[in-house]
Formats: sequence, C-alpha cells, structure tokens
Amino acid sequence: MSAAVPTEAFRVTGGVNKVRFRADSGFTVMTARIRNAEGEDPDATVIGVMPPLEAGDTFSADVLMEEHREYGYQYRVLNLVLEAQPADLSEAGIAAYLEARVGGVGKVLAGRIAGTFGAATFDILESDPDRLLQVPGVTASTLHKMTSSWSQQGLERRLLAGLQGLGLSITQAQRAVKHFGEAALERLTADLFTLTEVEGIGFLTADKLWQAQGGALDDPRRLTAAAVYALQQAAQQGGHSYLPRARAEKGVVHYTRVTPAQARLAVETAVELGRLSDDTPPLLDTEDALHDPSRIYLPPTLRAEKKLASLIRTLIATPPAGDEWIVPKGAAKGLSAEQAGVLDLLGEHRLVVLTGGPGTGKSTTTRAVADLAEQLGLEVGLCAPTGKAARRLGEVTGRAASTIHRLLGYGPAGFRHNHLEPAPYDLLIVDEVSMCGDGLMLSLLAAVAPGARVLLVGDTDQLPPVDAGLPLHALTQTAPTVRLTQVYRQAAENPIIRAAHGLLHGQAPAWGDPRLNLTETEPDVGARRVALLVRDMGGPTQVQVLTPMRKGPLGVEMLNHHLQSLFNPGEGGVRIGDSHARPGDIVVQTKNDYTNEVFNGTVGTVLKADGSRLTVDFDGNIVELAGAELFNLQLGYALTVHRAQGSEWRTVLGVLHEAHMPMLSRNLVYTALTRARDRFYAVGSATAWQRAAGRQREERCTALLERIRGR
Ligand SMILES: Nc1ncnc2c1ncn2[C@@H]1O[C@H](COP(=O)(O)OP(=O)(O)OP(=O)(O)O)[C@@H](O)[C@H]1O
Repeated sequence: MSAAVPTEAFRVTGGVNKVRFRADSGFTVMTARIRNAEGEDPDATVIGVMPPLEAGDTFSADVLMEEHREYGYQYRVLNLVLEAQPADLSEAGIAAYLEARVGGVGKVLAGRIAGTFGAATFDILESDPDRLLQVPGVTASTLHKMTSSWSQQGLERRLLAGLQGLGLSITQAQRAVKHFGEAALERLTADLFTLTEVEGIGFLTADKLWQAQGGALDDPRRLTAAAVYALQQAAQQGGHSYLPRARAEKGVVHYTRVTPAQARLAVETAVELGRLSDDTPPLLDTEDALHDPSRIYLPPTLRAEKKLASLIRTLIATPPAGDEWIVPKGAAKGLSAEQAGVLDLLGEHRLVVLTGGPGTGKSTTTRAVADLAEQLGLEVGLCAPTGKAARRLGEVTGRAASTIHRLLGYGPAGFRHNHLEPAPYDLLIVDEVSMCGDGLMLSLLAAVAPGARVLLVGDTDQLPPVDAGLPLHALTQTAPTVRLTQVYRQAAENPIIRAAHGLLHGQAPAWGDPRLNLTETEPDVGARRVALLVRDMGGPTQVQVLTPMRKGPLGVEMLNHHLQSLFNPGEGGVRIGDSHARPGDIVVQTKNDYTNEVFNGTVGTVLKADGSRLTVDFDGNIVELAGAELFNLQLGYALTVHRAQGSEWRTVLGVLHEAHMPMLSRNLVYTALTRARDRFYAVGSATAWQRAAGRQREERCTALLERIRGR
C-alpha cells in the first residue's frame, strides 16, 4: 500500500488470516492479506461491520485507511462482499477451510478430501458432489450434510452480495435477511421500500438507497411508502392516530417533494393497496362541510382504536363481579365528599376515573380505595406507566406497585397477561394515566379479568402521552369520573400549586414570591448563569434543573456541560450516553432496567468510575453498570421536562425562553412547574411563560371518544 495515508476510500480484494473479535452487531476486527493495483499488505488489521467470515474466506471491500492512536495503521471497511471461494488454495488451506466452514467434516476427513481433490475441491462440492464419495469416510449422510451446509452458506453469501448490490450496507443486508429470510433479495428487488418493514430502517434510509440507484421520484412504490411514512411520523411527532386526507397528502409532499397531485395519488394508492385505511365517517348533515372529516389511518392503529373503544364500552356497560363491594362508614374518614364519591362509584361500576390537578388529593383517595379493597378481601394490583411513577405510587399507598409492563408480564413475546390470560386482580389501580397512549391503554384493559374493577388516576392537564392517542381525555368524558377540584390547605398556601391551577386558565404565574420567582436571562449566557444560580441555591444536590429541549444554548446538553464543569471539573471519566461521568457526577437513567431495578428518569450520583465501569447510587439503590448499560445513562444535572414526568423535587430551576418556542405549550410549563414541591425558580423570560400559558397544545387526531359513544 502506498506510504501516504490516502484520505479517500479504495477497493481491495483479500483473504482472511484470522478473525480476532466479532460483536453481535457484526463489528469485526480481523487480520487479512489485502491487495490492489498499488500493492499488497500481507497482514493488515481490518475493522468494521462485516458479514460472518472465517479464516480463509476471500472478499472484496471498499476500505478507508486510518491511523489509530494505539494500534497504528488499520483499514476501516465501508462495504465488504464475501467471495464464494476461499483464498488459500494450498492443501492445508483447503483442509482448514473445509473443517471450519463445511458441516459434517472433521480435521481428518478434511485433510483426506483436500489431499484427494486439491484446488478442485470446491468446484466438485458445488457441481459434482457425488465424486466426494470416493474419499474413505465420506458416507452418503456425510455428503448430505456437506452439500446442504455449503449450499446454505452459498445462498446466504449470494443473498448478502445481492443486497449489497442494491446499495444496502452489510448491516442493513443482514437485518433484511434476518427479517425476510431467503425471500429478502426478491422482495427488495421488487420493492426496495419494503425495507421500511425492517426494525430501525425508515423511509428516509430506503429513499436514499432508492435515489442512489437512480429510482424514479414519482415511482408508485416510493410514493406509497411515503404516504405510510407520513402517518407514522404523525403518530410519533404529534401523537395523532389518524390524519385528515389533506394533511396526509401534505406529509407526502413534505417527505418526497412531489406535486400535490402525485401526493393525492400516493394516498389513494396506499389505501387501495391496504397499506393505509380510510375510515372517514359518513358526513352527518349537522357537520359543516368546511372541516375535513376524512380519516386516514395506519391499519394497525385503526384496529387498536376500535378494539380499545369496544373494551371501554364493555367495562362501562357490564356490572362488577359479585356484590362484595360494601363501603363501611369509616372507609371515607378524612376524605372529602368528592373523594368519598370514588369509593361509592366502585360499588356499581367496573371502570372509574379519578382526575384532578396537583394537591387535590388523588393519592390520598387512591390509598383509601386500596385500603377498602383489601379489607373486602380483594386482590389489588397497583401500577403506573413509568418506573418512577410506580415507585411513588408504592410510597404513597404503602404497597407494592410496579410498571404496567411488569404487572402484565411484558417480555420478548409481548404481554403475558391479555384477554386469554387476564391479570389476576379483582381491582387494578393505575396512576399517572395521562402518560398512557392508546396502545398501552389497550394492553392494560385487555388484561382486566372478567368482572374485575379498574381505577384510573391521572391529571388530564399534564403533558400528553408520547405515544399516539389521548385515552384519558376520552375516558373522563365517557366513564364514571370524579374530578377533584379542591386544593388542600397546605397545598393552597403553596404558590406553586396556585400558579399551576392558574396556568390551566391561561394565566402565567405571578412571580415574586421567594418560592416562585423568575430571573430574566439571554440564551447565549443562560447556561453559565444557571450554573451560578445552582451554586447560590446550594449546589446540584439541592436543585434539579429542567428545560424543554436537549439541543441549543439552553438545552440539556449545554446546561449539563456547564454544571459539570462548575461542580465536578476534570478530565476523562467513563463514557456514558452523552458525555463522560466521574465520581460525584449526577446522572440520570434513560431506559427502564428491570435487572438493576433502575427506571427511566431516576437520578443518581456516581460513587466510583474505574475503567469502563460505574458504580451509581440511585437514592439508595447502588448498582454497578458497564458495557451497553452505560448508554442508558446521561448526565442528570439538567433534565428535559418530558424525562422529569412522574418525578418531583423540593426545588426545581426551570429554564424557559422564547428560544424554546416550538416546544412551549401550557401542558409543558404546567408539568415543569408541578415537578417542584416547595420552590420553583424560573430562568429565561417571563414572555415565554405568558406565551406558553396561552398555547393549548395542538389537538390530536383521535376518534376514540366518538367510537366509545358508539358513533
Ligand atoms: N380530604 C382531605 N382533607 C384534608 N387534606 C387532604 C385531603 N386529601 C388530601 N389532603 C392533603 O392534601 C395534600 C395533597 O394530597 P395528595 O398528595 O393526595 O394530592 P395529589 O392530587 O396526589 O397531589 P399530586 O398530584 O401532586 O401528587 C396532602 O398533604 C394530603 O394530606
């Protein structure tokens, strides 16, 4: 290879000397003899994502030369295609290859076959395998094993090579083979956009491959896939269960830059092909023709919405099991009439909803319901959408509580408990239900045992669920519901609670109370200012910083950078999701980890950092994390408001500025504010709060309410 390190990728052919390391992801470190017109490197270190390969395999690849600070020069594979023949055609090389790659052949037999046929071995195996029966020890069954394993490998090689010929990377090719099996190549040749069915490969990736291949921009396969993608994005970005036809078409134009006429055709074609469903209700004469009544769904979403509506209707219409629900006099002790109403409603109804703002007594009521149910000898299951909320529910009710997923026995095959094997409880109590989308609500209600009761508790004014739908809203308008309005004494004195209830009426908080104040700052100096304020407030263990966004001058990443530099300066540390963690750092768990019992949103302190292991104290739960677990951690001095849901702290410093405008809504600032128990300190601009208070979030396209009402 030439002396200077070429900056451009170049093509080489080569033969594998030794595979040193291979991860599940396909990332491989190997040594190989590689060559091209410029020369040969007999023992090059080659790294990157590659198909399964063994010593002796031959390949062609595009590689980039790079200099590693410890290992020196090495070649990074950009794309590698395996050849069907091994490289080393010496007798020993062939024997080694046969032994490693061909089923049914041990060391001795491999040596005999290589000795008998030499370099012709593979051609014979490929095209005239019966001749191998001449070799002593090769029986008919051995031969069968050899030929089937060889053809299977050959098939996989041809598949991977063919998919890479379509422009797929080796990772994408392997995932496509895993998903589609042997049909991968013909499926993707027929319609490359079928690739979007593969987990983690979206329309934009498939479209890039399509355009790289010179695919026509107005090809119906591309436009149909774009129409489906528009609905998927609407669900992920906006929580919509459907889109009016016109908005679906606009989505297609947005993602494909085709004309509105083509976009209209795209949606029509997608509906004709059953890739989308048109569930437009018959136009009631009362409806004004102005608003667009059409409803375009992803088929699974439509089925789920219909199923959820029918489950809710059944729960509302059927009586609870037996007559064991008697409310003794003392049960309502300490409860207001509103709160006691919940106990009575559960006497005659299977499904009851309890909602209200902060400090209105939801948790107190929940505890009373659980107490009564247990006195009546009922089995009570307590759960909540997130680990944090479940822990809080457990603390408040003094009982074991878990996430909904855990309670329903969620595993790789989905939920264990469902309509076939209901969850074994007479009463299910679910807290923080505002965080449940239609999907999770469906799984939950589908697992309710016949005759069993459900109490759903939540605050409809919190942030809407990340997933599509707004089931709690529909439920409060159809199921028996108690809406607690009275804010209790100590709660009412708290200016935060007052400000939260004011926000619900569109009023921005009245700043100036020591427990509720605001400091104006400009974005470019804001993060530094926040760090100094946190110091004045006693440091990061005394105050939790929240902000709407991850990016930007007032985003989580910038805030964490400044807070870590001020409170835990230094170099190095163990690499975690978005930076490096050192002893003393505050970190946050970003995914539920059932093994270590650490849940998304839980904040902890790093006790120890050695090599690539971290010991973290998550309020008393001390765990050691390493490997991939480290990528479920981020610095936690500052969190996004979304991540803070279900948690609360004594003091919160909420960063809010017009720069966050796209995210600002009443529910977002309401959620931020109600994370603070004793003191909320706003930093940013009062204007941002005024604007946010006046912005109801965009209505979600969901027809659950109409369906429950039977329309
Ligand atoms: N009927 C009542 N009479 C007097 N005080 C009450 C009553 N119900 C609740 N409280 C008190 O009001 C405060 C708030 O109650 P609770 O925590 O149940 O409200 P919450 O709606 O769960 O609040 P959050 O949503 O913030 O958790 C508590 O201190 C509680 O003891």
